Amino acid sequence: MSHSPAESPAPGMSPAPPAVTAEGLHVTRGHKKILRGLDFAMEPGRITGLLGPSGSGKTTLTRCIVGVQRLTAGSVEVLDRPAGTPSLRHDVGYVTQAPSVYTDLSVEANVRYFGAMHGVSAADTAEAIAAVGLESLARRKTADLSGGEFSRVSLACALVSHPKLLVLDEPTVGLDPVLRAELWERFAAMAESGTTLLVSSHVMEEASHCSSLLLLRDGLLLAQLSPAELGERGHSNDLEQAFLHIIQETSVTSNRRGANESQVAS
Ligand SMILES: Nc1ncnc2c1ncn2[C@@H]1O[C@H](COP(=O)(O)OP(=O)(O)OP(=O)(O)O)[C@@H](O)[C@H]1O
Repeated sequence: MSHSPAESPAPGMSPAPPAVTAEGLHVTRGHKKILRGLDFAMEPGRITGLLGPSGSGKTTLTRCIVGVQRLTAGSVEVLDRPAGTPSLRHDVGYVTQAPSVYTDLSVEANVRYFGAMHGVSAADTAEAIAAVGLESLARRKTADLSGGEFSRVSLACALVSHPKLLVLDEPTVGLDPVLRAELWERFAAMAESGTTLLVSSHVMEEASHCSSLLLLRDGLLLAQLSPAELGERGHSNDLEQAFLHIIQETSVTSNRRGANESQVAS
């Protein structure tokens, strides 16, 4: 099944509404301010990369989008409804960092089980297993799979319901370069057929596969830009270097602002 792909609107037509919109999003857990006033919109039918160092708030933001995180302030709209609205359950797929599948069941039984919650057919189950390249292992118990195979079962369980929005938290961690490349090809094909994807990663080289990037640091959104814009703004074709440059640039700006504020205060 495919959704309508995101295309440029015909002349006179208004552009498609964003798949996800966050406004003034704050999240505090315990005494820690984890997300600090995020504003952004995600274009439908595109891959948005969520990039930032460990601890920057990526998982917390993905949790807000799938509707399992209490917001301290602000709002998150997903497919025109507040995040977490029950009717979004069939439209949003979420793959967490730790694969959540039943280890005593086969690959096929796991995917069939998750598919049954959405009323999908046996053909959909087979298609999702094929999409992650596990056809030859469909009858194997997931406990007997390698780490990379195991995490692909989790992905198949999310794909089986053909979600309109797929949120993937660090899906390529622990995968070898060949598998990683295959997965990015799969994500691109899904976006081409209209699925909106949010893929979090702390590997900057993966940024080049995305249409748009959300750069997060210490719970702040440093920028939302394309990979080409990141290279330009960060003065490097190496996206990791470019990101580091933007981090340094924003640290200098906020230090200057802090110094000016303390001068005014004194
Ligand atoms: N329940 C909690 N109480 C207090 N702090 C928390 C809680 N959960 C997460 N944090 C902190 O919030 C920050 C952001 O965590 P989060 O898991 O969102 O980051 P991340 O960017 O996904 O990190 P990683 O790449 O390492 O998975 C971290 O400093 C983390 O220690």
